[in-house]
Amino acid sequence: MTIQTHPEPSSPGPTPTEAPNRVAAGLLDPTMLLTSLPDAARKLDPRVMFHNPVMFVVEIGAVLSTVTVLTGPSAFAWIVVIWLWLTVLFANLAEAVAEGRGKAQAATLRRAKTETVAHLLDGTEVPAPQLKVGDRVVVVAGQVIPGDGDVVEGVASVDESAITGESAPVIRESGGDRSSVTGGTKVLSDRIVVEITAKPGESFIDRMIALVEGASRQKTPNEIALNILLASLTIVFLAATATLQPFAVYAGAEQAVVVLVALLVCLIPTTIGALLSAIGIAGMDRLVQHNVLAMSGRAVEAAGDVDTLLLDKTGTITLGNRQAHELIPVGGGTAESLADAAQLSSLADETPEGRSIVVLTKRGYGLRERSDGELSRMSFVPFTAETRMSGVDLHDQGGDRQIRKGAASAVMKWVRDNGGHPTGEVGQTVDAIAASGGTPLVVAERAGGRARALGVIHLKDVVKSGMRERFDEMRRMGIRTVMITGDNPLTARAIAEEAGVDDFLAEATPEDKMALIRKEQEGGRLVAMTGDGTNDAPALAQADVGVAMNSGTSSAKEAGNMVDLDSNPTKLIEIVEIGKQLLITRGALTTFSIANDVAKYFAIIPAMFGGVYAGLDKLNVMRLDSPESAILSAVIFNALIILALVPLALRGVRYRPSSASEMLGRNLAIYGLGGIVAPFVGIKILDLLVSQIPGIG
Ligand SMILES: Nc1ncnc2c1ncn2[C@@H]1O[C@H](COP(=O)(O)OP(=O)(O)OP(=O)(O)O)[C@@H](O)[C@H]1O
Ligand SMILES: [K+]
Ligand SMILES: [Mg+2]
Repeated sequence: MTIQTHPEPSSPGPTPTEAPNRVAAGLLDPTMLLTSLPDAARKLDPRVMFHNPVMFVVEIGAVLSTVTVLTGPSAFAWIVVIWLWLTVLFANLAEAVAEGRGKAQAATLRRAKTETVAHLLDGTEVPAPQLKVGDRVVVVAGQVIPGDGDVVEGVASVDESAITGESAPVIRESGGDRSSVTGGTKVLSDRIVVEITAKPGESFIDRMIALVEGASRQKTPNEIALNILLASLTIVFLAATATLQPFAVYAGAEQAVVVLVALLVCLIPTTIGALLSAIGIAGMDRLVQHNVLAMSGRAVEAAGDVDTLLLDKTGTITLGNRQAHELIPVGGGTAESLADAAQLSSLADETPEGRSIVVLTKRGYGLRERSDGELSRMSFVPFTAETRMSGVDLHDQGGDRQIRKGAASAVMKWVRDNGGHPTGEVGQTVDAIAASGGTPLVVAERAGGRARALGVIHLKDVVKSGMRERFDEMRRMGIRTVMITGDNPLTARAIAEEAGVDDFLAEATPEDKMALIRKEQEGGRLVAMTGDGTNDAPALAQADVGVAMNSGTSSAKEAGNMVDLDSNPTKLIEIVEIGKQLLITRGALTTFSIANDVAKYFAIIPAMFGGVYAGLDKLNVMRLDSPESAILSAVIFNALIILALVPLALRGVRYRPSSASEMLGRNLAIYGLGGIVAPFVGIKILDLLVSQIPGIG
């Protein structure tokens, strides 16, 4: 077999841009703006605009103003109307540009959806789109996997570059936590049997396409809350503007409809209203560029507030390729008889651990293959995370014989329950292996009435490189890391220390993992979990952020709300950063938007009423040229600021690890103060230009 070891994505740094599903983050290049224009124009449809209350009000205002300007045209009114429409268009453009980047990625993904022929296990051939859930297909070296599924037989190296952009092949194998395969990826070596788990049209690539295109994007709870706030503000200003007219009439300063609309548009939070959806799309997009697919925006937001991260040990913190390394007999038995028992108990064990035991006993002890006749007299006990044992029952001439292997505590209990009395030698051997970070599997047999331990198998696993640094970084971000494992406490401690996690939970059953998450959540903490195994699925579903490794089982990927295509557990650092960045960006631009509107008040109110109430002229701090020029400058500024902030909305406000209060303080200072000052400067400059237009003033 020509299989390489699983490539380790150790560098979290910037991902290569040539990867198919990562489009260069080229922010707001002019061609992007131009190509997004048709989409932006299509979004002017009121049925679409309706979903964005703030901009919908602007659109209604623009329609109203257009109608009035047609009846009584003036240069001033025309320019206001044009800029009102531009305001709506710029908002749509922001969203269209954000979506455009996803569309480019979707186009690349569609190319991975090549039409393939599936070779069913029974020898028949069907086109891939006709595969049903539960079908078993054979895929050999050089063939494209016809659909999503789990490997149920064999092991192969697979080229997943079509979805991950990563050219190094990965191992996919039956039994273990690396069993799932994605349709559209290519088998490079060997032969596997895949059981199809996804209906055609609902495959992983289909879902990825829908995701990056934004088709399945729904507003997140935070976004909905913010939208309600913005809509309320809009209603308040709408009422204020509407009641202004009777007073104005009374004071002898009746206002034209365009002027009232201009006032309203300047006062309502158009900046954030225009950029809100682009900010959300860009957040999801940034995750895709890090090869993470978030199934919901809610998960991305939750990631920004995560307090505790749970990671499973095998395959997440370690390479996950636990290999039998040594056999240590106990109680005076021979290595050969231990090897024989170990092999018998592993013949039907499809886990990587089980297979490695068969390999070691064959190579190291020259044990022969078993004949079909022998096999027919055996009934195998598969490994489960609950029993933490596997084994075989032999129905032989000389009476029944049972062999079990598994976690020391589980097997020792089995020995005792069956009348055996394990000696201290077993415990010492187990502890010595565990203290070195290895996983001890005790092998025991029951022949006749009494059970006894035969020896211990030493399984070795390796901690992935760079783990300690990454956990240190998480600590600086205020995130506590906890390793959870089904392994024994000694092994767990050794690995936890080597990897540098804050805490660990050993001998955890799937229920324990879930209970731990519940406990953390009850304390008000947001919990993220990364895992790959079927036994991780309940916990992945319970976690606020459940990141499944793409290499993991289908059930793990179904349960989580994110999938990491690189299967790199420390990816959570980037995920948290992107989540935080999303929350900060939204907060910063909301602050900026509202502060901004306050300042515009000073431009427009004196312009409207300076003539009748001389006292109001004191508000005219900007000394603008004329009322018309003041109103125009405010409207133009209001529209241009949207365009100016699109790159920031797409790129996100820079995130540096720091406390929440520090961050809040800094943002208030920059975006609050900036939001107040910017319009004064901007409107003044625009006023100098606008006042040069003939017919204004
Ligand atoms: N094929 C197997 N046969 C018998 N016992 C096994 C087998 N594989 C693992 N074990 C034992 O069962 C224990 C629990 O396995 P489980 O897969 O639940 O957890 P784990 O892989 O050790 O840790 P993690 O939760 O990080 O995946 C292992 O620590 C090991 O002692
Ligand atoms: K505004
Ligand atoms: Mg496991």
